[in-house]
Amino acid sequence: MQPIILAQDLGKTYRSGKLEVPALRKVSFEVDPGEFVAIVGPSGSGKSTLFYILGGLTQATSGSVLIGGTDFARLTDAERTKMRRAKIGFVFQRFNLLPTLSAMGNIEIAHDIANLGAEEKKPIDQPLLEHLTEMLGIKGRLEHRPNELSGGEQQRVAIARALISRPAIVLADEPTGNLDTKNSDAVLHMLRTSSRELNQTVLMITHNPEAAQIADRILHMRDGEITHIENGKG
Ligand SMILES: Nc1ncnc2c1ncn2[C@@H]1O[C@H](COP(=O)(O)OP(=O)(O)OP(=O)(O)O)[C@@H](O)[C@H]1O
Repeated sequence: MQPIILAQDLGKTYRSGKLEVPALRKVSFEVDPGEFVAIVGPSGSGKSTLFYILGGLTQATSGSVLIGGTDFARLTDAERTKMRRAKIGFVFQRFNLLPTLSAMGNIEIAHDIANLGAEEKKPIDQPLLEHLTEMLGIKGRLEHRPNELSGGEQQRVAIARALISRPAIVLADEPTGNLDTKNSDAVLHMLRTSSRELNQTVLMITHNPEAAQIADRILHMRDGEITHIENGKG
């Protein structure tokens, strides 16, 4: 099977003036399609930096990463933006829904953005929408605006928004960071299910070692390096 992510010797050094901060050093790993991978490590270990690179939001200083066979670093800025929109779904700790749009409006606009620049705009995959809203338990909430939804519901809308265009990978940065235990368990379960049932590749940063155990594999980072890779219980 061809890996969906192939990272080789990734390095990133931030430079501000004369100061150099090495954030990633020779990070190499592979992720198979449909895998659920958790990334854990102390603050400052390079987790977010790795996500920015995988998401095409910043460039590595050295090494390479292929997402579905494409090297972001070899693209022009415009091509990279197009790739990011089409191939990457983001889920953040702060749900980042647009407050003036309903839940459905948020899902639709994400789909439209993912299609920007595509030669042929694809309509929303209705069976997938049905499946996702059913699985996420938000079917009856689609006309509500974010401020009329609980935190857990907002995060479930954010997951639907990330998954609707079938991105190559979903990058979830502390997706349960703002949720209580019950909602946090539900969100983890849904990410797990989307990997298992929809063959969706998911990478999740978490500070919670128990949450990480739900993944297939856990990448442990420290000082910009992967120190070891553990099998999860997922
Ligand atoms: N824009 C930047 N300019 C300079 N240094 C940066 C920048 N962003 C991150 N760093 C540094 O790079 C290192 C890795 O940071 P990063 O945010 O990737 O860690 P992290 O593991 O995600 O941390 P946290 O868990 O606190 O979010 C840290 O030393 C950080 O201070």
